Amino acid sequence: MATSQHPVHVAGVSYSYRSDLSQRRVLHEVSLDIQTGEIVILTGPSGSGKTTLITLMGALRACQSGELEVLGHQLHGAPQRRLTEVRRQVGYIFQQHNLLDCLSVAENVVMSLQLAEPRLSRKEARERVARVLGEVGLEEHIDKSPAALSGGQKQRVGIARALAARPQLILADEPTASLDKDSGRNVIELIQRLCREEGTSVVLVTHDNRILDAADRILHLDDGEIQPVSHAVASSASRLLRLLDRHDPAAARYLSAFASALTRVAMADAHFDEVEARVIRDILNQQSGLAGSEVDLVMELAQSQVRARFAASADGEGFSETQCQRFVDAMYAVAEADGAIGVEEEAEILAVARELGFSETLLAHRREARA
Ligand SMILES: Nc1ncnc2c1ncn2[C@@H]1O[C@H](COP(=O)(O)OP(=O)(O)OP(=O)(O)O)[C@@H](O)[C@H]1O
Repeated sequence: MATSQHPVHVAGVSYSYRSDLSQRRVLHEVSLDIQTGEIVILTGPSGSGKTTLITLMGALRACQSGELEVLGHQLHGAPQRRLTEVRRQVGYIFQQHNLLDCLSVAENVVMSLQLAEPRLSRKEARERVARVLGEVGLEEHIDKSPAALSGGQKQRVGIARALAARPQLILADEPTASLDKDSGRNVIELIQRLCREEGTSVVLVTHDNRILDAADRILHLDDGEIQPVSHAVASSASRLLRLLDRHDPAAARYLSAFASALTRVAMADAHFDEVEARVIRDILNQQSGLAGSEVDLVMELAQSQVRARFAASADGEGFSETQCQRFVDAMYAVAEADGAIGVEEEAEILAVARELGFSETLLAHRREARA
């Protein structure tokens, strides 16, 4: 029996692909809830299990263990009839559009709408489809064959098809993968706008970092397990910085030095807010000779330094006791890496710890613990 209030409730779900000779577990005890109207982006390296998870949610494969409730239906152990019912209620957007070129754009969408809502009359279906194709900006292409459309337009047909039955849940697998930057952006903004209007929940799998900001929440899957989003961001940022360092070390040095110089000046008056950041960005754009994306990188690097230095005062919360201990212990370990902790090193550790707002008692304890 379904008990969750959420459109999608996943608790302790594992999944293995089995063959006669072997069994391979690709999802490990995954748990998550998707809220009504929420747009969740699922990221993760290739082979981490994203498609497996999303196809489980879409009742396209059978749940083997754990709890999986979708739109009020428990899918673990569900009979075929219930799986079919859930499939009718979910809107799917896939990278391959699977449109039939022998039918017109409108007929492609009508066909899937009638599968989802068999009782709808042909006239009603055509009217609804014309409306939704208008919403995705394809009113002029309704009678064309999909073969005559661009990749972005085909993807719009795919979105119209997924939205026509007004599903409460949309599952999208790499919807922007085959699109150029602008078309990808348009497609994601379209999904975002239409789903906001209808209160539809969306789970969207992507490798496309350019669309991550469309998400209310980002979930990162690594080796079949949900990881904190900081793993995803950190691994992608460090990969990019390493790449820059390898391919253009001079640019990497120049941009890092710029960021460090900026941070020092910005912090000199112990104040760095949004307005100041905007002014600095404008100055960099006008005077630094850096390209727009390089300015973005310098600002990001500088702001992350500033955020770290003002961490304790920024939101009044600071760090947990355990985090403070780990910081201090790590700093001592680094100082000790060359054999002994020098006076300057210890002074720097204390200065950083105080800037970060760590208590004197904690510092004294850590020093004692090391002695
Ligand atoms: N039908 C299948 N039979 C056996 N193994 C499979 C099958 N489908 C996927 N796998 C394996 O399961 C693992 C997870 O695959 P999945 O497609 O879910 O990953 P993904 O994160 O979506 O990858 P990508 O980003 O490359 O699409 C991979 O190692 C894949 O090789």
